[in-house]
Amino acid sequence: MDLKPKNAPILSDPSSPLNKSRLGMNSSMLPCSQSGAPFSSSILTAPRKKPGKLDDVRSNGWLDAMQSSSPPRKKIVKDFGVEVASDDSDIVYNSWMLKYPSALNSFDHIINRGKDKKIVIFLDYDGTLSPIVDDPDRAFMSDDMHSAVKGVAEYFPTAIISGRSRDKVYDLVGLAELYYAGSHGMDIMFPVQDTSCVHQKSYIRSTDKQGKEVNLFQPAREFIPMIDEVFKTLVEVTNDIKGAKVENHKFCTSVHYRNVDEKNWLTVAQCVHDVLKDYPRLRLTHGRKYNVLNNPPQVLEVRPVIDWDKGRAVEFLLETLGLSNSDDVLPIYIGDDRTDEDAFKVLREGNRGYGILVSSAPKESKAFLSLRDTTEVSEFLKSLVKWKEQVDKTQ
Ligand SMILES: O=P(O)(O)OC[C@H]1O[C@H](O[C@H]2O[C@H](CO)[C@@H](O)[C@H](O)[C@H]2O)[C@H](O)[C@@H](O)[C@@H]1O
Repeated sequence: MDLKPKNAPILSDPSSPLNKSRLGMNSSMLPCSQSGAPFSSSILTAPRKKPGKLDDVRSNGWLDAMQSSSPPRKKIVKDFGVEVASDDSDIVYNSWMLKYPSALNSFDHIINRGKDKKIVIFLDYDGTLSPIVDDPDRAFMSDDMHSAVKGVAEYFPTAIISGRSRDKVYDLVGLAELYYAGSHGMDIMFPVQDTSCVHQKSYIRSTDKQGKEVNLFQPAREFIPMIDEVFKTLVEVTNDIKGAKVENHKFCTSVHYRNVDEKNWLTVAQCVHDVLKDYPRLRLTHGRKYNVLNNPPQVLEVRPVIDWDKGRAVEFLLETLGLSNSDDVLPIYIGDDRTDEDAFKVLREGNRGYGILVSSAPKESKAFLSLRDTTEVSEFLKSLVKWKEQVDKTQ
């Protein structure tokens, strides 16, 4: 596996004058007001440029993407290739499930395939373990989900792979026995003793919150100063837009617009667009596209241009934990997000295990199976535990 970030920027010493100037305040650090007009800020020292034309954002399709990621509630279901009134959504959902059968209904099939193999569980966080809520800081798991995840981790190697920072997702989950990969897999932590010798040279030795020795794998490490700078700029330029929220995930950053009035979405897009113009080594991805019937979350994600995603993180963890032999191992990945599609793709293309999409609305996916919501996720995890307990008892 090529672990070197492709097109990585040269930012080895952020304190060097060269990098200081690269990282220094730049023309994009213009705050955007809700009318789209810049306003002054005393900490800005560099000359400011006028904001880019709103047409830039329109012609780039950004606004379209933001709108398509947030279609009005109870209107139409488009993603399945048909347009129907939401009253008919059950019929559409049920026919969609012919293509993506329920993982609960397929449970016997799954365990039949898994009975002679080592099952490995990969879980996304937001929308999979915790329901989507307006405030990202209040996306908690239910007690029921907490015990389901704890239970599953007792029997199967279990990893959380989230777009959030690793520390944040660890704080939300609070289970030391899991593996954690934050920032869409760009920040992976695993205990030293679990580590096979593959990729050994690329690890960084560290300690976890309990003081235990761990290895870290961070393929986008050199982007930390750049992300930090972009995060600060984005906070500044969106400061005046009511409802906008920027999160720093260390190796990537998110701009939330779910609480922004729709008439100001263009301003959000313009702000992010203007900032990113100065960072060719960063790219923008849109968060969830679907879930048209249940008030979708809305987020823009800024991340390094490197060949690394949740799919690569799954491959990495399987290899590192010595679980990459597809004849002996059955990986199960549960996620709800566009970014989880990279992991579904890896499993599908490698003909390994099951990708399970969490969605209460039809959408195209590389997953094989589906679960409707976090309640069904918890039910599925508990069924795995129950099955494993029975297997162990009879042995
Ligand atoms: O990979 P994930 O664990 O699914 O993380 C992806 C993003 O999740 C969070 O945002 C989403 O959930 C929030 C809480 O429910 C919601 O308010 C927001 O609208 C959703 O987009 C997180 O805040 C993002 O930073 C992650 O990138």
